[in-house]
Amino acid sequence: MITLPASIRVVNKSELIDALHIDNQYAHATISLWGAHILSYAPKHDGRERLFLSEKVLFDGSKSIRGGIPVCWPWFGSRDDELQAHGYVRTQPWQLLSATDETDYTELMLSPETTQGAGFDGIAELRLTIRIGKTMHVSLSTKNVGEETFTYNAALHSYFAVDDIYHTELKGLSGIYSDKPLNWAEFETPSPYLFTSETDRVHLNPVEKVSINQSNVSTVIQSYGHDSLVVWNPWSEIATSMIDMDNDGYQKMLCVETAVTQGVTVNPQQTHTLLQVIS
Ligand SMILES: O=P(O)(O)OC[C@H]1O[C@@H](O)[C@H](O)[C@@H](O)[C@@H]1O
Repeated sequence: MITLPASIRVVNKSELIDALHIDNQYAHATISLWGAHILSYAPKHDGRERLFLSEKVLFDGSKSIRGGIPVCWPWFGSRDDELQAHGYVRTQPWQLLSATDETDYTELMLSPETTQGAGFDGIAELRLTIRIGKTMHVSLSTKNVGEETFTYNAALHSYFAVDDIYHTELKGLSGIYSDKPLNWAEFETPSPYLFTSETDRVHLNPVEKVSINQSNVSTVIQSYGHDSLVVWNPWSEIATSMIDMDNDGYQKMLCVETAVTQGVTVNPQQTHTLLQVIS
């Protein structure tokens, strides 16, 4: 591994693969090299953990980590029975390419073992750049290093921690969403946006700023390079059926995902970047 700066130490979150713990002037964060998966982020100015991690999370490599920020690429959602949902880079070891302490943040850059896989013909270079500071920047860039144009989908599938989903409001979304549980029927975004049952929606109006508001605190999510925002909570019945989620876990999380679901076309030598900023 490359030489690590003073703020980073290697920790063993599991026997499978190492994780990196960042402790700098501004924040604590933990990133697993399995999927370049951010497990935790808490800025020091308020000490509040922004991300949810399931109490029954599996670190055995049998599946993607439940919670944190899964990196979905080169497709979003299910393709067919043969191909795993949300693509294949979230279940791969990633390599740390660089890590530096800068004035306002610690920056890490990671790349997956391979970008090639069944279901995607493009020749791509994929980089996840993470800046841990007073805010967290998570940037996924896809460069076409082949000779043919390709189209891909992706998401930064962030699980945000909430105290109580029954007292949580999502602000900032508007326009039409497409509802997965109702066979992708389209509806107008509710206002106020509250949670009382399974929620699995692709919002097609790609606003830049939304916030998760609870009684006294709010988590702000800014998105760039996306065409949709996906809002997901499995609710009770689905949570109970998941092997890596405790039955009440759904009460403590809300996924707000900066996503490309409609396909972005990348020409040779071009780069497309998906960015989520959390504060
Ligand atoms: O269990 P997975 O593969 O991590 O997916 C979790 C959820 O991810 C969301 O993005 C999808 O909209 C849901 O339909 C899906 O259930």
